[in-house]
Amino acid sequence: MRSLWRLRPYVRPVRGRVFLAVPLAVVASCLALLMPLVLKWMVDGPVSDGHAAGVWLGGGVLLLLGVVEAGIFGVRRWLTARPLAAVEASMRETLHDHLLRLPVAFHDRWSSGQLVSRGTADLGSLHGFLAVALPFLVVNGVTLLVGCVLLLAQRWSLGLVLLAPVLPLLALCSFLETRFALAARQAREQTGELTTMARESVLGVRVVKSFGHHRALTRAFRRHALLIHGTELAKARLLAALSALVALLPNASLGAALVLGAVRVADGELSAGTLLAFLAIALELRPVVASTGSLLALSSDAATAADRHFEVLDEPAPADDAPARHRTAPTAGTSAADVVFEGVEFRYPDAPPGEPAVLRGVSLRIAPGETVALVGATGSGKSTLVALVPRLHEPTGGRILLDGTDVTALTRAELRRQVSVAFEEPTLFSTTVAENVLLGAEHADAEDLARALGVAQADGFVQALPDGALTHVGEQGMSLSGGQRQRLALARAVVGRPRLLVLDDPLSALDIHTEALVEAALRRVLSTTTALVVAHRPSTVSLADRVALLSGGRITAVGTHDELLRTCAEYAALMSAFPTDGGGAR
Ligand SMILES: Nc1ncnc2c1ncn2[C@@H]1O[C@H](COP(=O)(O)OP(=O)(O)OP(=O)(O)O)[C@@H](O)[C@H]1O
Repeated sequence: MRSLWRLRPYVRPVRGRVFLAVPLAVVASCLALLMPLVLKWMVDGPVSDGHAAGVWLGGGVLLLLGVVEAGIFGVRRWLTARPLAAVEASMRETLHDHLLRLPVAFHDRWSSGQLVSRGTADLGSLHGFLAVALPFLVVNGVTLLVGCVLLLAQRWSLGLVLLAPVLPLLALCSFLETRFALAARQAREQTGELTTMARESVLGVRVVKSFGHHRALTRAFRRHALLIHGTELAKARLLAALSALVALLPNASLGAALVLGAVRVADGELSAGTLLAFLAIALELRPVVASTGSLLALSSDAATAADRHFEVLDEPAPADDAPARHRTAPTAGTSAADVVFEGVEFRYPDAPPGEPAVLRGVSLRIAPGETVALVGATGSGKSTLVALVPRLHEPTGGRILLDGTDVTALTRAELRRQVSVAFEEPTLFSTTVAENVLLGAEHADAEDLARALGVAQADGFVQALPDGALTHVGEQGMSLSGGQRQRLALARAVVGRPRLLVLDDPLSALDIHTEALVEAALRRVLSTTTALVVAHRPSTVSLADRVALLSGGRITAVGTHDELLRTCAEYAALMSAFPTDGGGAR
């Protein structure tokens, strides 16, 4: 209930229409309760007196009441449909925006399926709650109250017999609701896991097919689907028990009240019209009571969805644009940056206790305009170190200075204008080549795009695409080769003329010929900017002025490629795996 109560800010902008719709629905529902009273008037009046005109009049009133009731329900739906769709859209937008602002560490921890299901099925359930469950719980509540008053007004003793099961019914419903809420939560978590499995299967379809892994995946998927099936059955059983109770107890009390009423009519203590009205009101209330059970189940489901929604929204996102304490960094493109790593330490939040930190005091200075290659054994922490520069993770010790300013003191927007990154795994979005590249710079134009594509040696293949740079690259850029994707990611990194370029093994997917062309173009870019380049191969190292060796969480050697080859056995061993290309460091 607390989580559902927290939906208020989303509903506030449309509360006028929503609040108007509820009393309208109450009026419509109460109009239906008037019908038995008209019936009573007809039976005790025109029918028993044999007045045909009165019967026709009564029939006309009944018809009018029915039409007005239906009309009001139509207006209610029209009033709420659009604003509630807007509420769902705004919740989805808030969630999406928050997910993108949450730190990478959060996304490392959460599976994508759990997040996707929160943005889809959970929000659908919350929409259902706001559109149906919430208004009709109010409507049903008022209708039941009015109905009870009318029942008691017909004959209070019969009314009391009919209402006798209310308290035990409430207690049983509350007991079942608690169990239903647990099952609803479990079903949603399991659906989230199933979404992750489906997503992984679809995205990894090439691996699945080439390794003939589909049978094992299908089995795992079926097992999981059966798990959800079991949980849904448990939910259905609870709902069935709830529905049975809601049907059985009121029916039993209605039967008792009817027998009592019939005896009273036979004794002449009660008019037939009153008994008929009593029966009609009770029958009118029956679906209201029955639907209240389903509405409560819907609400319980929605409460679970709201819990899950706020679970993500409550994760603290770093403040986006806190005012900078210092603002010494010049604007992008004006000069190369001076970068200093000062005793930088980093431990992943989910690292097992006792395991040493990945980075344990990295100190390194990269002078303005200098290119430093970061070399180290696999798993030594190279990608981790370069991810700290654009603040994808925050150091757990030490600091990184950009022109003497701690990067944490710069606004993120400012930092992103100064620093550009190309990751080893090039991520492309399902949009055009141009949009993929230009997302690397806010104000870049067609000229910048052409220059960046040229630097990355991507202009040739981009021109050959059906619509050139306006060609859509498909989901994750899967319509392109690995090398093509990597070149577009490189173009994205250089398009904004960053003052610091961070390249995480940017040439790994290129053939030797393209690598040589990209290197030649990169050399021109690197001569005007500061760069930190993760390198595995001598050919990439050859782009750098100096090489830094990362080992045991620290920089253990710095020098030119040739110097380190002579003086550092670990470096020589790392490089010996590759044939020398005669490039050497510049
Ligand atoms: N999200 C994460 N959570 C926990 N540990 C991680 C995470 N990412 C990486 N690690 C661990 O941190 C260590 C360094 O990983 P990193 O990717 O930085 O190495 P690397 O030097 O770039 O490796 P490679 O050369 O193979 O790309 C590894 O032991 C890895 O298992």
